[in-house]
Amino acid sequence: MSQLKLIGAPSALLLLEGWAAVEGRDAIHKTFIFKNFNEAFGFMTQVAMQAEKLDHHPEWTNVYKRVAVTLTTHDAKGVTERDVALALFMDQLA
Ligand SMILES: C[C@H](O)[C@H](O)[C@H]1CNC2=NC(N)=NC(=O)C2=N1
Repeated sequence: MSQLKLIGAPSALLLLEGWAAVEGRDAIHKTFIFKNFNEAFGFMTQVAMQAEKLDHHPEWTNVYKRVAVTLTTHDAKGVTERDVALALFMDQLA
């Protein structure tokens, strides 16, 4: 897949709302809070299917209605347009 050019968290954040840089590594982070576990898990299920399609996967944790997401591109050792694409997909869905 293309989009492997390293753009870095600061540039990515200019294109996104509600995301923040992760300290100590080139990655971006956002916590999504839903109405309940069912909505949180539904979100994760749809993102998981898109992640497979894009072959680009989030680092995330879920506790009840909260989904904490970190995005970075392991193959590029930092934030690329793939992370922006997945972040925008998540924002559109949430
Ligand atoms: C072999 C496979 O295409 C790679 O390991 C993909 C899978 N998913 C991935 N996800 C993320 N976040 N970064 C990657 O570099 C990555 N690489």
